[in-house]
Amino acid sequence: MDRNLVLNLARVTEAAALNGAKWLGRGDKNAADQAAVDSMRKMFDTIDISGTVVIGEGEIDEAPMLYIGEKIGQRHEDSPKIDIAVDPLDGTNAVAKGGTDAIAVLAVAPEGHLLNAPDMYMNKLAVGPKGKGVVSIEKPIEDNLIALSKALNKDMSDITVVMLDRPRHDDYAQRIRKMGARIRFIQDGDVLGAIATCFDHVSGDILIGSGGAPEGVLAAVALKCLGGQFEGILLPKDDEEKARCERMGVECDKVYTIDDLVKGNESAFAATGVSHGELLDGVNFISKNVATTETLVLRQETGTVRFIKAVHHLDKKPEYAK
Ligand SMILES: O=P(O)(O)OC[C@H]1O[C@](O)(COP(=O)(O)O)[C@@H](O)[C@@H]1O
Repeated sequence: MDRNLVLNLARVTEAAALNGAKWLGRGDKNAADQAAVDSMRKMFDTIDISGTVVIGEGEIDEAPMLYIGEKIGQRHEDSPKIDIAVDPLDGTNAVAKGGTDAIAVLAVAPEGHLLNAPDMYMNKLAVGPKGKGVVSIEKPIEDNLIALSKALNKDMSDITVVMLDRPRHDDYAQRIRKMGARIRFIQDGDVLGAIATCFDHVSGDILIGSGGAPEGVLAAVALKCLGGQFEGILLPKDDEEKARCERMGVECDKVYTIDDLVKGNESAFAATGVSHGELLDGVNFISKNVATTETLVLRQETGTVRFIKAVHHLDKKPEYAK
């Protein structure tokens, strides 16, 4: 994966964040999503790649842009062939309601290296590098918490589980409380929730629970770049979703390890904060034509972790970046 291409990814998520953020708290999640999608799509076409969207806004008949299978980028004869996973706005509800931790996010890998995850729920487990190898999605949460507290050298009462705040996680919540561990409930955005396990200054030692499978692949790329562990099991809710798994060539009961979700060692990841979060600042509109962003860029091959703070002069942006 070309190192300059990886830096260019920041431009794509920045553009999506800048435009998505205009909709903060305005109660219109579709408009927020659309703004982020349009900007991401336009910016991709300025980049020298022969890209295929493998995780995107839906099937071709559901989404006019960034649909699964869409070919994007400049697509010269010698442009690198890469697979792209996007979520132009992870946290559409959060943006609409003026909430925190929404991001514009994408991941890339050489052609054929990202799992084509269908849009359904996935049961997930993520831990950072220090907890890698001691937990398993197949083990009871109690065993995982004991193993993690040993590996991290933390008292159980200091272990923090990150989980989407959903009624379907009530059983987990009860069991975690019984063990004496803490829970950080997130309203949305389990890509950031998984990434939190890799940064000491953000609260969260393990992410568990179910969320979107596409977001699972995005999180897996980030965790692979950061040296963490991620596992996922697809959760089709009915026969229709089971049939979709079959059509897409993915298995329902299989534990997908990080290496199944992201093959090889050449993936990369970028996320720009849309609304304020613990890890990334949101877009801050400073004055009529000036806004700031913060972007996390990860490159698996070197393990480099970049936080890019940018000041944007919106009146000087070329057409493709507006
Ligand atoms: O809200 P649900 O149905 O529990 O789904 C959880 C999923 O939704 C999100 O919170 C937000 O996703 P979108 O904003 O892209 O729709 C994901 O991060 C998460 O994986």
